[in-house]
Amino acid sequence: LKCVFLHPLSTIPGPWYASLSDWWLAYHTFRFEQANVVHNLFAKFGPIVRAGPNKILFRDAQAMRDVYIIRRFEKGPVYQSFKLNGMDHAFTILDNESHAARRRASGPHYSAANIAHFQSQMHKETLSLVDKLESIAGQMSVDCLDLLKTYHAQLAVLSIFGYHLGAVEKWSTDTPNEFCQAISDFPKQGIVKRFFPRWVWALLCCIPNKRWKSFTQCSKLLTEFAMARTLELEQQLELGKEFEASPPLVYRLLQYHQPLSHNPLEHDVVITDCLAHLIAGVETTANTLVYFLWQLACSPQIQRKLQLEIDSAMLDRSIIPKLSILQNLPYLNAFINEGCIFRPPRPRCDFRSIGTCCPAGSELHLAWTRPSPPALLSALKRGLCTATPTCFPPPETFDPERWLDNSEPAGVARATHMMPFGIGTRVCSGQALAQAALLIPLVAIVRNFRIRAGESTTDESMRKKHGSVRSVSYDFCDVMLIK
Ligand code: HEM
Repeated sequence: LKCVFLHPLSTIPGPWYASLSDWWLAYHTFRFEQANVVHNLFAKFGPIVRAGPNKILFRDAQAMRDVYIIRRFEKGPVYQSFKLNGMDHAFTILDNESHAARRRASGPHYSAANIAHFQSQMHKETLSLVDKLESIAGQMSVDCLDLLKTYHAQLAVLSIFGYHLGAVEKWSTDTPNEFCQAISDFPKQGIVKRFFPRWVWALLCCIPNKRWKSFTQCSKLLTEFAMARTLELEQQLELGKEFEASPPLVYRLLQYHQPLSHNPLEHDVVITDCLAHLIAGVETTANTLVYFLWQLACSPQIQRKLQLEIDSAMLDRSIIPKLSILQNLPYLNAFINEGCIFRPPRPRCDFRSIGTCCPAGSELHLAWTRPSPPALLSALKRGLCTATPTCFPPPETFDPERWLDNSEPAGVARATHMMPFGIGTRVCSGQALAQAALLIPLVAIVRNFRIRAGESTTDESMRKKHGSVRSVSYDFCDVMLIK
């Protein structure tokens, strides 16, 4: 009764059962449907909802800026569940000061200048992908989800470890790829493992099933790979190796923490950071690009318009224009913006802890009673456009054209809703790499092929899932590419 009626947050609307326990939201998170369920709550209760005894969710672009940029509340404890091998990395560190120190080491790797250096390698990988696709174009449909996870894993491993996985090659010969599977499994394994005492988990690991074995072994596989690469690059650092273009992330981190011999613990820090970037960077980017391709397959008119723009910027179909050119193609960027707002690649709640400090309330329009209890606040990116239909008329139609009009006030207001990579100091560190890894393959595919939906892919199979682990994730997406 106290939780429902007498709690200081009880004036905030929401389902009564949510005020009793966090299990309700945890249950939906576990079923990969957190964002959808919360989206429905907004429809029922309005833009601010109490979704747990101390959890407040809101959907308002202005309030998001307030919470994530201006007040810079620290991350909520739920982030600790994403630790890797029990160790913190930039994503899981809660307090802002330690986070800033940790992020300083990897920051330069993702600067625009460094990504510009890395783009020639991305072009090479992408053109080799196009070659593979050409050999099957028009003959069979392709599960572009499987393909792009493989392609983005290859790019990420190249950028982080300077190592060529040969994963797309394997994909083209239908060879199973344990490494790419392990990238998908690692964060899920971390979550499943937490539900069991150690000895139970050790027993579960003995279950003689091939798929289960590879699931339980994924952290070992990735950690051993990261350790081997770290030691190799450490030797190269000692020999003073110079990199022609952009050194891999692991090399930069080793340089940053030098001399490592004084602090062997730093090895673990370097390995954990590299693994965190690998896991953060692959599925998010692949799923986003899959959605773009699906959207093009479903909208021939949009595809045609995009193709015309790309054809005129990429006269030779095997020479991908520089990022600086792609970033200025109006329709291409309008399409990407619309894709990111219509189906945010990472729609889940990003909880921030307000501790015992009490926000002024007016900006968030919270019915707040002082003194406030410690509470967790989160915005939801899913459905932001439905919350502000004046900026996105009509919000339920996928319409890149609206981004071509930047005039005040709607154009400017629209831009403030664009936050697929988060906002504030905890914004995605790999944002510049992710943007390049979306633009380059998208342009190369659209320039070289016409995209049609495969027979087995339907709206239902592309039904949005909210990854309780990281991002939106689809089951598969078959498309037919035609030369
Ligand atoms: C389309 C692709 C991507 C999307 C939509 C995305 C989205 C996000 C978002 C929204 C956050 C903030 C999460 C929060 O506040 O809880 C984040 C954090 C992060 N992302 Fe990404 N990301 C993408 C790709 C990448 C790539 C390619 C990398 C690196 C290779 C990366 C590395 C990270 C890291 C390390 C963090 C933690 C940052 C910190 O707290 O300092 N992401 N990402």
